[in-house]
Amino acid sequence: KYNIDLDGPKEVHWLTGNVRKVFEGGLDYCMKIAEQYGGAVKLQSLYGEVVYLSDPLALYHVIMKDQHFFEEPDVFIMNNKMMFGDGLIATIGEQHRKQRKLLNPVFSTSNMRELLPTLQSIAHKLTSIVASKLPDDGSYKEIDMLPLLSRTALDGVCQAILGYPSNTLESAENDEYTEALRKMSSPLISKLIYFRPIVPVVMRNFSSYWTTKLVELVTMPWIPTERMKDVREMRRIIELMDNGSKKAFAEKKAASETPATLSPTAMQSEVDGLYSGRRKDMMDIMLKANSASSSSEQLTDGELLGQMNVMVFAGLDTTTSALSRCVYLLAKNPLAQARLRSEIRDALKRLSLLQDGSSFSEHGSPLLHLSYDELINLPFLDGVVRETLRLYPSLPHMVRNVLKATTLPLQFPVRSSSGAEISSIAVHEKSFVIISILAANRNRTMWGDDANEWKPERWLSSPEGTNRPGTDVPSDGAEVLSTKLPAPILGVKDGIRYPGVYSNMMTFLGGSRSCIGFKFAEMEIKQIIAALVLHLHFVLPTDPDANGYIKEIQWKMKAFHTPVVKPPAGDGESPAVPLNVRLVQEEDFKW
Ligand code: HEM
Repeated sequence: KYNIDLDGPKEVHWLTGNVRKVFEGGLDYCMKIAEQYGGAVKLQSLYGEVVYLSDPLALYHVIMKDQHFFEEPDVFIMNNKMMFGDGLIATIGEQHRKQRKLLNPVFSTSNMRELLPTLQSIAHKLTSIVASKLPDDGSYKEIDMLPLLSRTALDGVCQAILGYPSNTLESAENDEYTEALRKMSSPLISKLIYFRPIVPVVMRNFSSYWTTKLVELVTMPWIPTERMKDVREMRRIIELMDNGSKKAFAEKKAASETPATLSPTAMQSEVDGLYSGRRKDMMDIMLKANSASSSSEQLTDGELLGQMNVMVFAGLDTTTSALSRCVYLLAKNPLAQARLRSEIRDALKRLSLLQDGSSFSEHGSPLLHLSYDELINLPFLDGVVRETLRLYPSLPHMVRNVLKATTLPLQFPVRSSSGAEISSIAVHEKSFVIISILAANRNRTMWGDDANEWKPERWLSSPEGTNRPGTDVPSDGAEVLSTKLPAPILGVKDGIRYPGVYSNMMTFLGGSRSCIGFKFAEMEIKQIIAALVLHLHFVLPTDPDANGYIKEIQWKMKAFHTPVVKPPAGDGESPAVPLNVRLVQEEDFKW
């Protein structure tokens, strides 16, 4: 038994153990565990033993080879089912496999190409909105980028995935459906932590009629506590989301069954592509794929509806987090920002999309005309995005329940508390493992001694093509560990790599439950960052406030990363990314 005892025995609470600190102690605590004790660390929790895992071979077994022994916790699946219906994050086993089989091709590169124009116009809208707030004389203005980026991500999922005409970037008030989608966020869900374990018990033991009755009873306004207020709010949001999704789905389905006749003007606009009112979205592609499948492979309307809710939820906070971290890091690293800007401008010139200057023309930004392949293959932009996603994965941890006792082999041996070196670790039935995406992505043995530093250029130095897009392994993952790769590919050590779908890192996980939207996320982040950086210059706040304090952004990591302004300039609680922004000048291209 190799229990950890990081800061003395008092760290291990007699009842709750020390696992809570993983979710509350922040990034440094998690890295300290992994760096001090290695890729498999036993922790204690209220539910018994939990193994904190970042070893590549052990993770390969958990998410691929022995994945049938390691399932999403029941609490996660059942709560998702209650909130979103039968979408991907609420199903397991055969139902999940069937859904992935239909949906994997929907997220193909060729479909991404079709969705890019929608993201291009959203990126353009965001840039125009920020630019319109800035002084004409080229001076800086402080802007909190977080709400803008969050609205951008919401418009991205609503318009490109659901085909729903949200316009949260421009309108001051959202309609009910969009507002419900925005509020169905991870912070609200984490407020309900004490209720979550009850959900599987109720759902398994009561019919849906009695479950509804029970929910009605416990969410009655006569229970006045603060916690019940959160439950009532969640119920209200679920109902709004459900009604909105059903309506949007019914309209989509009707439209897909009756092909619309386009007027000559609308047809011209379809041809023009970029400004067409009716672009293709992921739901169109999904519905088409479903009706083209054999009846045994088809998903029910309930399952398709569930996918709508799940895609928004899974794609919203994750993308907002990645976008805001990227903009913050570029503001903090002016040379990287200038290098990125100059790469984008050079590419636009090379492709004859830009004659001179970099500002908007009345036809919009030249970036509206960059193709998917040109965007995805910009090397430094690729480095900036990969490096940000490596160092700051939006979801730092995932939990799995051990369904059957087994032994996990380790690539890198660890020491037991008796001091003996061990190269495998037994996990017990009904225990849990925590997949540390964070520690895996920062493992010095795999990524080098500078693994904890943000260095976009590290992605440029590998042999030509080896770290480029397209070399990402397919989401259903072949035997990645047995595919020996030549050194020095980033994230590969002695032919061993992490079993992730994206550049040997674990940010989007790997195996059959890997992130299905990773290509969409990559495209969206690249398009938005490129548009912002080409036209706007960002720096960290420098001016003292009325009390003489300069704002300093601090990233808190619990289950997610949250940027706040550190006291005394801020309250240290409210999410914000205040940056000084101005229109780009010629000197901002020099690096
Ligand atoms: C930077 C952005 C993103 C990150 C870091 C991310 C990360 C992840 C991770 C780690 C998982 C595994 C979750 C688990 O095992 O429980 C996951 C699953 C998933 N992601 Fe993403 N994601 C991102 C963006 C998106 C987007 C934009 C979409 C939708 C278009 C999406 C859709 C999904 C879905 C549906 C699943 C569940 C897959 C399944 O269980 O089969 N994600 N994501």
